[in-house]
Amino acid sequence: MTQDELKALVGRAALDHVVPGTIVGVGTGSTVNFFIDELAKIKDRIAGAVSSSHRSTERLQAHGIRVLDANEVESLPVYIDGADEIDQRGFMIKGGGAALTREKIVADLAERFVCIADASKLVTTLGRFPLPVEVIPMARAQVARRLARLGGEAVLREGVVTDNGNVILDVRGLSITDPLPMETEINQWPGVVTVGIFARHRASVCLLGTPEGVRTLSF
Ligand SMILES: O=C(CO)[C@H](O)[C@H](O)COP(=O)(O)O
Repeated sequence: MTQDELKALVGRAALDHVVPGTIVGVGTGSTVNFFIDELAKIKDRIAGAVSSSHRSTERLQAHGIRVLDANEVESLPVYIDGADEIDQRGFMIKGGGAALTREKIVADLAERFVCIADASKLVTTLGRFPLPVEVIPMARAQVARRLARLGGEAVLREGVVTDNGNVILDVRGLSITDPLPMETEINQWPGVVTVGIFARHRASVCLLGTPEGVRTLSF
């Protein structure tokens, strides 16, 4: 099976986690795109979606799915999104698509985070994928120096401006053995908007696409 076929598989499987009659939290990325296309098939059975990016909003609306502003909802039963890496505890690295801040906001509204990913995303220790950090442009160099003190090499993602008007640093060389304290530390530095460690907002469940079918990991 190709990676896209695995993504399509979990995008379809995620429909089982959608609660009929409710608003669905929708992430961003190529795996989520498959989910959105599946969601369109049951659009009359949901109350709409809260989206984590302009890209996902456009795709949802193109399918005729109502997109609500996050400020209009108090909670969501479920948030469905991909990941760049996920470990055996449900901790993730996200932000490969530069949507990490809005993804964390929507995840925070949700009771459950359903991660959909192909098997290549499952890792023992987070950090092989460069850690995305969304930063206010003025603080770019300052935050990069602090990351260097943690042992990471931060590189500016060229040509990328987030939906919030900020930049992304991609950090190589970090071995994230203890995701929760690292998330907390980096996130409180001045100028950091969001770090792409999702420990506080880890997955409740992961639908992992494997050649043998969908493997469900519960955390
Ligand atoms: O965090 C994300 C976007 O900011 C995505 O969920 C992550 O990059 C995975 O993307 P894909 O499904 O395309 O592999």
